[in-house]
Amino acid sequence: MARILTLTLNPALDLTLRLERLEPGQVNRSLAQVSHAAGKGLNVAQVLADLGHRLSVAGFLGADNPEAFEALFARRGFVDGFVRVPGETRSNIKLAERDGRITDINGPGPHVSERAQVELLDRLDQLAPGHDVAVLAGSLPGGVDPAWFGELLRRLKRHGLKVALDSSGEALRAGLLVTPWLVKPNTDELAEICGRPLEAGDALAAEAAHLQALGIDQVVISQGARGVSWFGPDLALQALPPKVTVVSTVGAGDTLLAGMVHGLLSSWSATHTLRHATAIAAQAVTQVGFGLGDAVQLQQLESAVQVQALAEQQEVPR
Ligand SMILES: Nc1ncnc2c1ncn2[C@@H]1O[C@H](COP(=O)(O)OP(=O)(O)O)[C@@H](O)[C@H]1O
Ligand SMILES: O=P(O)(O)OC[C@H]1O[C@](O)(COP(=O)(O)O)[C@@H](O)[C@@H]1O
Repeated sequence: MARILTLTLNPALDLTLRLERLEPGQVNRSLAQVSHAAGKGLNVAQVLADLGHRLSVAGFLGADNPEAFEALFARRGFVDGFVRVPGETRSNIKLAERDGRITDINGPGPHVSERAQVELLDRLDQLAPGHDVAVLAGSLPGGVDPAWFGELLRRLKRHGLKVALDSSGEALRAGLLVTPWLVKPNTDELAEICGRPLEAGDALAAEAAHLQALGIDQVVISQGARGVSWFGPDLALQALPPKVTVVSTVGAGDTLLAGMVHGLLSSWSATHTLRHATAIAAQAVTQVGFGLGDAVQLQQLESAVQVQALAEQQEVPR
């Protein structure tokens, strides 16, 4: 069991509405709705807690609607390092149609003052020592500069934590410059950073080689139903998940990230790590929300994941 700190600078209340079919511009009636205290770092924390780790969670939380988050922290026994900021934590709307299509409408989040940012850094100086890994995941709220985000990663590294990063756009770009231990972009996020499409396998491998040349040990590239490419020191593997009935893909990336961190911290073999992480991510898409579900189903999914070696990585000219 490891001690893990996750940072969610821009958490969200995820409101998932299940619909037969979305008709834009019409009155739509939902079949069911469910609301979760969420955000990428908090989702990762919940899966890591399911996998047996001890969690601390931090970031910025709106002072006007903290109840669902505080209830989650109490229920899961998370150490709460969140700085409260004026305003409301955002709500992110997830429209889940019967055929598995998901439409996300993610809000901007409250504005975070410089003072609150200083407070979080001070708090992390107290909280971070003693943790093995920091997972930084999700977007930046208003007022938070990507350069500040880079400084945050640097500080966590200075405290001796391995840093795992899952973000997008400028925050991802700033984080990559600080060379985290592990990074988990999806193909679109990586393509945006490198400014070219990454459809072909050799383009992915070349981009991963570039990131590894910067000093990033573990590059995990998620590709939705097409699975995962994992480039580690001396390994390049591809996992293909089994076909599953998609209920909601929200949280699949967070679950995959948690699974990879868990396997690596547990010193499992590479194949076991990737197979298990891919299976729990596939299980996540079969439910609204996520988290480790039925053990028999998980075992079947794990047996059905196909893992194979990827062809030699290629150098990318820069
Ligand atoms: N339809 C699906 N069937 C099975 N597994 C899936 C499906 N969609 C996503 N996954 C799993 O979840 C992982 C993360 O999903 P992805 O959509 O790539 O991430 P993100 O949510 O970060 O964009 C994938 O790499 C895959 O292992
Ligand atoms: O911070 P962002 O990029 O807006 O993402 C937040 C959203 O991502 C999620 O964590 C889901 O992420 P994944 O589907 O990538 O696992 C939602 O719970 C949340 O609403």
